[in-house]
Amino acid sequence: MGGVQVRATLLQIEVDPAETAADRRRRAAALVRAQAGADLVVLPELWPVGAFAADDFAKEAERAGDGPTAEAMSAAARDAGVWLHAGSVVERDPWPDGQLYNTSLLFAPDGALHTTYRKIHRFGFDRGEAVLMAGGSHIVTAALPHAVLGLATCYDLRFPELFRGLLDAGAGILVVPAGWPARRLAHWRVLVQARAIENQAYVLACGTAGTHAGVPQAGHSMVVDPWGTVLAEAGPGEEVLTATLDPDLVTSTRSDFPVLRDRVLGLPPVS
Ligand SMILES: NC(=O)CCC(=O)C(=O)O
Repeated sequence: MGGVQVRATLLQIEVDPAETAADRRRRAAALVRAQAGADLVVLPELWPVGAFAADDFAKEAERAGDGPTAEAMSAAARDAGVWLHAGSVVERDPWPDGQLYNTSLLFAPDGALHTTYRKIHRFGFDRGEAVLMAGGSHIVTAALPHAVLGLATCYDLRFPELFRGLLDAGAGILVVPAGWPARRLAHWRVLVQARAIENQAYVLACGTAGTHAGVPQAGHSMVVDPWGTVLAEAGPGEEVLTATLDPDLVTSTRSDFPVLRDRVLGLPPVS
């Protein structure tokens, strides 16, 4: 990254079933290339296929390391010279007969795959992702030059204990790709802000626009600072959202208003 400040860009891409995944990959790669000069670029959850397009998950499954999305995003990150959180893909592992996972991909500015995160909490209760995919079992952080990223995906937002795990692992910027439905926009806005306030961390929450599998998407990607202030918020349509982050604000917020010091852990239950 270039300096003390982190120039972040969220690509709130439209997921339209009339566009093929291959065409959307090309479009996303061009959008990433246009962000040269940013430090960190973020794409949403399952944007090649659509987070609710469960019937297409198996067909669009790919390898995390060298599938079509990884190859396109690696080249785009390298060409733009940015850290790229490329959102998530339907990963099949082992290839070609293994389980499906909802797996996020983080690329370094030289195009190398830096780390992956398999979504831990699967959405759908007894349907869709919850039955078609396996859940991840690891908390994942990534140390970038000026900040530690903590990775989570969409429905994970509802599980504050995961974010406490990311906090305890050193994260100061929480990155949350999503495919959040419009009908629960109110939950999204409150949860994104709450995760920032309670962990005194930046939250970069990048959703999709459009309607897929009949589910209108909320859009409203958000960048929230460690005090809970919304620095930037998208509308419902496709949009490029930018914000400048100051990693020192994480440290100063935590020392000036030291609530995290007052955590009380491991209380025994009353019997
Ligand atoms: N893709 C998702 O994880 C959707 C989550 C959601 O709709 C919700 O938590 O509400």
